[in-house]
Amino acid sequence: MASISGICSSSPTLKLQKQIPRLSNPLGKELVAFPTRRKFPIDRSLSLVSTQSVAREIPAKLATSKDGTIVKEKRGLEKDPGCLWRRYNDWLYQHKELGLYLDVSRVGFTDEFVQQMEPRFQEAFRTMEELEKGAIANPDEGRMVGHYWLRDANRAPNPFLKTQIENTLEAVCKFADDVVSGKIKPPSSPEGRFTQILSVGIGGSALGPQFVAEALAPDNPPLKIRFIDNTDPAGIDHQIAQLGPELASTLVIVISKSGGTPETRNGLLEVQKAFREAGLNFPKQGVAITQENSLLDNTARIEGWLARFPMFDWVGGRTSEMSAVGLLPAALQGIDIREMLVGAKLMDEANRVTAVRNNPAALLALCWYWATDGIGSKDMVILPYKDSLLLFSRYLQQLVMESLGKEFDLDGNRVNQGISVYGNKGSTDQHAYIQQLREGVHNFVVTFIEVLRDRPPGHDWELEPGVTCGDYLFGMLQGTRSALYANNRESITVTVQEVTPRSVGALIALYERAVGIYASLVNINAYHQPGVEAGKKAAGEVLALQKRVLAVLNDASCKDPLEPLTLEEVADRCHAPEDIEMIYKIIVHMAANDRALIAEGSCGSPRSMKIFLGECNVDDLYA
Ligand SMILES: O=P(O)(O)OC[C@H]1O[C@H](O)[C@H](O)[C@@H](O)[C@@H]1O
Repeated sequence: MASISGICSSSPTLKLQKQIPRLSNPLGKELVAFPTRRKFPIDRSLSLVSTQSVAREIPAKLATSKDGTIVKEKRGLEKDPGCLWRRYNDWLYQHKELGLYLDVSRVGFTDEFVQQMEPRFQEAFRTMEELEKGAIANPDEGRMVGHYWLRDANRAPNPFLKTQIENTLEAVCKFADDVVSGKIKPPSSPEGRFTQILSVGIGGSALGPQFVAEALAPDNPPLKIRFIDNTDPAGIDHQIAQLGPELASTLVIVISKSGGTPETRNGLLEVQKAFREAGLNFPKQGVAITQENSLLDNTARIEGWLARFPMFDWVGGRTSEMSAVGLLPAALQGIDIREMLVGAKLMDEANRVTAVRNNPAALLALCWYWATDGIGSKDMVILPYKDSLLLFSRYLQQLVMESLGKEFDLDGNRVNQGISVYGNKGSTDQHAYIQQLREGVHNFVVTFIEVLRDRPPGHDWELEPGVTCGDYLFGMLQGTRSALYANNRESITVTVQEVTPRSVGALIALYERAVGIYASLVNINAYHQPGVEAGKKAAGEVLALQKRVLAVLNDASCKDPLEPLTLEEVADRCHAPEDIEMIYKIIVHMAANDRALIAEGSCGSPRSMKIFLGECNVDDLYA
């Protein structure tokens, strides 16, 4: 590999943004300290990586800005075209069978950095190998991590799991075929077959299916999918209203690994109410995808729903797209799910190579570590230049941030790890925030997702001599990549030939593995989500307080004469004076929905308020 420390030409110096703690040494060389881990002997000679070889031998020097803050002048990245072309060739990764390329040449990691990281990568590869053999890779929950087995059942650690995976896939394919063919049909529908899918689920039980539907659903799918992925009553009403009479030919797929997520449960209850009001028999149109014997599974079994498919405790929500969670909705839309599995399997095989430069997931993890200093100091901007990949960044937000965003590492050190992810699609985003990326705060690294095929063969035309619409998209991507790099903004480019089930499966597998490898590099558990439980618990406490408020207001409202209460009186009667602000917010929300009446004062001056209840009565509270 040609070292980029080779001096090619001088380059302009640039002020270093304050965001990365950088150390200087007596020689004035700007150094970057990467967090070292106790697991490795701290070799001081290596733990500080000189960035000289990235830019130039010109020593960085201390500078003071107008306000006196110390900033370090940082040389730019390698800019000589000849050097860059050599670097591009040296580091280009190609997966021939997938037609996938990975270009990391516009990320300025140094030879020294790659060498320094080698032991950590070798350990990460060993950890990943143990994970795939069935180790308890999620120690906080005492679970195996088995999403890779979903696309290669032979890798499952025992025959029972292998059989479960194979049987589930067969059941998904058969059910989808029977629904699409009309063999399984709704009890009362003019079409005589299912025409719509209403998916009810949230987080990993929605984001994968949403990404894949946007990416791969044909223009006229056998069943068209829509999602209820929240507990917003207006959003639920909108989806049901859009279905209209087609509710009668809608297959409702309720997805929840735990089987008890409140938003999903609320969505189910709302949909079942709509079915009752339409005189439809929900169980004949309901499918559950959940862990066996969960609340949802037992409900579906007892009520006799049309079908139930298992989720496994060794598959996390954010890595469940290759389980029934993703495969059933995709198959019902006519998407070739076996091709998705093949793409993921081929990518998994590529990611088992233990040479960093020949392992695409390791290359991504290397870039992430370099660009974010191993502490998430920069955001990950995901920019697919393809409309159908619009939801890839939302999908990666959960996969990356729920995996890496952790307070403690595996040794119990408080690290507050993570990498923030955002982005939509190019070139659209060039008309929104690329201005800031090009010139503003330098707190990101971009990943371009390039799709080479613009249109199916024979469908393209030149909208001006020699130029097609897709040429513009191509030009916008390449132009943005160059413009960002010219201003020392680093980027990664992942290239696929076209958006197909195979390439989508490969992209999903690429990022699942990169997240797992990166988590090893920063010594965290990528497979649990303790922070989410805190939010759920707090939400439960708000609802419990609301019930007490309603009871207090109901008592006061039933008195003769009516007794409007101040906020303080409500808080005292709830025995929660310290929660007066939350009580105020609860009442404001109730008043906005005609469930509490402001007798005196206004919400803008809380202390002036006197409140009593709307029509609701205490019996409803405890119904
Ligand atoms: O699939 P469920 O059990 O309903 O969970 C849905 C989501 O809930 C939480 O937010 C978890 O952090 C996610 O990982 C999960 O995907």
